[in-house]
Amino acid sequence: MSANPQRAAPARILVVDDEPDLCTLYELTLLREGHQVRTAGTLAQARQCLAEQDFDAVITDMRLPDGDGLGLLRYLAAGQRRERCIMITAYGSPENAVEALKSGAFDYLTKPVDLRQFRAVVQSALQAPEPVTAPAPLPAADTRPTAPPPEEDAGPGQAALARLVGESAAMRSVKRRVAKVARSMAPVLVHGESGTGKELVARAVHACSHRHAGPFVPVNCGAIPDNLLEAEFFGARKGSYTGAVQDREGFFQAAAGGTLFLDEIGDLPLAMQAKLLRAIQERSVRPLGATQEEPVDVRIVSATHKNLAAAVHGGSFRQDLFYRLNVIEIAIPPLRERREDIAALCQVLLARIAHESGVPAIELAPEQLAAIMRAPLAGNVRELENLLYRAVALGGARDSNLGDLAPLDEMPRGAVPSQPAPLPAAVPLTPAAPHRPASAPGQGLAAWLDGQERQLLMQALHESGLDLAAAAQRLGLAARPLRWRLQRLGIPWAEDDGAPAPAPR
Ligand SMILES: Nc1ncnc2c1ncn2[C@@H]1O[C@H](COP(=O)(O)OP(=O)(O)OP(=O)(O)O)[C@@H](O)[C@H]1O
Repeated sequence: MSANPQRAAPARILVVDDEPDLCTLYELTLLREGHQVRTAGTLAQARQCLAEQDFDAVITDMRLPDGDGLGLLRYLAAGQRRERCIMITAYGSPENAVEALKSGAFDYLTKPVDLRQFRAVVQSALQAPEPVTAPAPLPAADTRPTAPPPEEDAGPGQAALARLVGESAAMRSVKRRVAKVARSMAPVLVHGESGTGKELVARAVHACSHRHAGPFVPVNCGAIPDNLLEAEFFGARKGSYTGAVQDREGFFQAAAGGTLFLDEIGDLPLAMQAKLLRAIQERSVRPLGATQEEPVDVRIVSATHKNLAAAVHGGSFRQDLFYRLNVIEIAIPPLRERREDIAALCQVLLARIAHESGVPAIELAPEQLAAIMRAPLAGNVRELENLLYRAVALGGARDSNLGDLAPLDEMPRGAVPSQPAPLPAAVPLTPAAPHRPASAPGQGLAAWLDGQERQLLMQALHESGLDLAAAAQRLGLAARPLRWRLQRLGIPWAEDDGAPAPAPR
């Protein structure tokens, strides 16, 4: 293996272990990689080394004669040191690994240490970039304007944080947490009601992390049939099931070097939970039909709108998996608890909608914003987004006026149907996308408005003999915005040549 190709200078690494043989093994492995290594046999010696010089990484055993590795983590944190720490824990002690990650370790390794994994984890720690700076807490009376629009020049992490619109204390705290937890390999569980922006937060964790150049693979755990779960997650060998005509990779392989985002993790059946736990613990998976396990290198971020602790209590979610996934929790508060973010969200969402729909820039009149502020918005940012789409679609988008927002105030809330109108049967269907942001039942106004738009679109399509261009003309739209609206509503549309429409995201 070539020595440390990612770095110009050799890295300085401190190895802390009281077993001389292991210390030598780690030292030789690192020297062979081209690094500079110092060793220490006790916590006191480690502190002495750290007092004498800076290191790029510290690799420490959990159990030391005069303390434990957690003490070293605390020492590094108290000194605001930049060294990334890798903890080596005893086999069969998941609580030590979780404790180390919670206490700020970059990653952990389990004894007996696999040297290939050892090298990979060290290299990953050495590649980790300098932390992304998150917004500082605002004083209570500060009413500074919201963050500027994302600029990719600022780096992917800053850009992803800027995409998380909202300067309320709650959102600023979410963004700070994202920037902080992104720095390690610790599994993150994002918790929040539907439509609060869990996927956006997961993407920001990935973008702020040292793995940002790797893939981000989102998976909706609730949308995959039970019998396909194992092949979808771990891959499958040719012939392992009917229709497996060639080897195919699973989500774990697709996310190698990046982040696997397990959305709606609470919907994963118990049998699959056990397999996922094993994959996380062993850091390897066995594709369906394969005889050998293969190592995987992914960071897991999961999300749920459910109370997983209650699901554990009720027996529908494994406690050990919950423990493994919930090392770091990021809770996103519902929009009703941060209404001060609504104006900025409207501004950004309307700009996005105008751009995507090809209409001129749109501004909200003060009374329209006031009407939105009064809405319950139980479906959170997604409901707000749908509401603005409806307003643009049904209102006077062309003259930059959202006149049709008025019914928002007039509509009797209890009378709002929660389910969109059903799809007519004659639509040409393509297979359902595995992960699409369709409006969930029970989202009130937004779902009702979705239903209205769906009916209008379907009616135009039927009256035009399912000719997309003719339907678009009927609706006063170009074909592209119509196709896009069909996607947004999750209405699958097969083009004439049979090519499925791209999966809506
Ligand atoms: N803070 C925010 N700033 C800008 N857009 C946001 C924000 N929060 C959510 N959104 C937008 O709202 C929509 C829903 O967000 P997202 O899909 O991340 O929510 P979610 O919590 O994962 O939803 P679900 O639980 O239904 O999967 C997306 O279009 C997203 O871009």
